[in-house]
Amino acid sequence: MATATAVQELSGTVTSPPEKYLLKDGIGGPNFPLLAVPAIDLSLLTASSSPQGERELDKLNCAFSSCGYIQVVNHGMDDSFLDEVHGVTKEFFSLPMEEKMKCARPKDDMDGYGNDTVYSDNQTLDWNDRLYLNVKPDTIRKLKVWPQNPKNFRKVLLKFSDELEKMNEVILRAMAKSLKLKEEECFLNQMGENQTVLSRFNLYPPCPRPDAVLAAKAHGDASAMTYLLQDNKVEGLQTLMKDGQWYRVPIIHNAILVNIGDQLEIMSNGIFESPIHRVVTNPDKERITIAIFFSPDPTSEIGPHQGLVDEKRPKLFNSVVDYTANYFQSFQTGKRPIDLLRL
Ligand SMILES: O=C(O)CCC(=O)C(=O)O
Ligand SMILES: [Fe+2]
Repeated sequence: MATATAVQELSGTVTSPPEKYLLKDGIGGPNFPLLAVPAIDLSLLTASSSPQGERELDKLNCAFSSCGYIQVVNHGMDDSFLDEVHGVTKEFFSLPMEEKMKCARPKDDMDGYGNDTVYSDNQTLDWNDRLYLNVKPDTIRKLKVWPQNPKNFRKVLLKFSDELEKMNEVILRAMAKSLKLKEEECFLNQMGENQTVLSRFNLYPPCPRPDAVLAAKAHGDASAMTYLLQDNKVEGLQTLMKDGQWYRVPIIHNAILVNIGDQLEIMSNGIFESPIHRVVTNPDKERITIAIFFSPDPTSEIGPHQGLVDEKRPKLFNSVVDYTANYFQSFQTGKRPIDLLRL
């Protein structure tokens, strides 16, 4: 296994990306339509016994079962805090390479600063540098990859992930409620005692070949649920819908984009599908995003909730323990691990 050169360095120096970044068939397009992603008011979900709350639940159910995304608005995080989240991320990637390398991902690990692990010679690389940090369990201190700079990095990340953890609880309950399940806590319970919370800070530098290079190749997330703070100015995320067409995912200023991950597709017995998505490159603008992934306790077994299995909808997936364990190797070689669990 090897690692690739920092894309940030390539971006400033090459006029044409190295061969291993180029997709033979290009990315398709160029005219991708915009997807309509419903905006959900978080404050209404917490008051869901009101008629307005009921409507919001229906909207959430409809959005997750049709496209797999919602945009959470009125979430209680103010603009100045979200600017800080963007700010520390930008500051981290702007540090000299030598400083960033103090947080470098160990070769056989995922936590830390770096980019694609190279598993094979014919793997196409993503035009993206990233910093992965496990928020829970807190392995950061042990691995010494926690950035010392910028100084307020840790504080900002912990506050952001706490806010999203609370948001995720509200949304998991709302999802169960919207499905008329008796047990409102059923998805939350499947997350187990010690869910994992993983953060991913993404830098997508400008790329001279947006027609042939992807910033992140097509994938479904391994998480149960993913929360993304998009760049407020530069679009890039695209999603594949059932009509076989790629759609652009719109930006709503400081909304949190939420998508279903593979493990919630399993728990919901396929009612909520984990959307396939990718990130395209931009010829002259840099893009920065921050993703937080929530996954079940790796020691607990997850599977389709009983209340969602009946004669009309038989069980679609086998149960599984530690779904994320083999995800990355499958991802880099273009396979979907969820497909191995289908009955
Ligand atoms: O940065 C984005 O727009 C999406 C990132 C993503 O899909 C991921 O980190 O799994
Ligand atoms: Fe993703």
